[in-house]
Amino acid sequence: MRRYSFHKGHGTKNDFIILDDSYGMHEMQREFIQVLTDRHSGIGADGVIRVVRAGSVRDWDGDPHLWFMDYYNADGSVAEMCGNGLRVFARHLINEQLVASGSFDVATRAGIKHVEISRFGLISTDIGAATVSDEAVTVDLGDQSWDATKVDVGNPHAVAFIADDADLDALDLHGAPTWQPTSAFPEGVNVEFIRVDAPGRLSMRVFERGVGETMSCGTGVVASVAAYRRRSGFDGPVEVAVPGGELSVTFDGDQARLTGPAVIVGRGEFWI
Ligand SMILES: N[C@@H](CCC[C@H](N)C(=O)O)C(=O)O
Repeated sequence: MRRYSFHKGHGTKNDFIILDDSYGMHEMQREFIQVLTDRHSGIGADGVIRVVRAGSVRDWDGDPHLWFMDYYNADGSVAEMCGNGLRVFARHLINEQLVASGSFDVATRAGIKHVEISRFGLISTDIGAATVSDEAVTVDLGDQSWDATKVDVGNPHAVAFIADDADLDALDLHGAPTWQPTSAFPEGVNVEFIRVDAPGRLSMRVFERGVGETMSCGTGVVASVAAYRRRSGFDGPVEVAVPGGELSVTFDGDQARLTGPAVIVGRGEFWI
């Protein structure tokens, strides 16, 4: 039996198990992550974040002293980026005094992201470029179908806009949406359903790759705002309501910044 200590945190109720592993000693096997994230027999979470020095990560050839956000979905798959996870990761580094100030860089599989403590204790993170594709894709859920916008935020997204007067809560996201053409997302995709409530105000639900429906998805929010800007021409800060709270997104050119809460709720030990 092995003992592990962990922290648990969330960003707009997208929740994560955090494992400290400065020197990269933990083996992050798929089954290990599935056991941890199981909401009935484990701790339960949408994902696991390993806190490791970048120099201990295979294939990282940048600054070895940066902290690396090593992110895994609940099913054990690796994801390139996680917007909510990045804020929670940053909150953990600050709480544990692993960084010297409230403004620092974090290494991720999608590159280096700058993080800052923002107003009212919120955390603001550079997400980088949100690349909107012109490729025609559709998303299907049950007997409904929508044209969707393909957006790359380091990880893949398909954003479907539902009618302005449609009931977002009525969508049944127990089952996974599908997409056409399947070749559009060979590695799978996160699917966002968006309703435009007012200029600069969106509501979103999401079905995450490797997880299922979650209460929030930071990169999904950024992808949705990028798709909204493309379709409406709106050019200002956008507030997005998700089931777990509120997030805001600003753009400087094609560079997105995501701001929202991040909370560490506890810590403990588990045995495997
Ligand atoms: N919840 C995250 C995204 C996590 C990764 C995603 N499921 C994927 O596989 O790309 C966020 O806040 O961005």
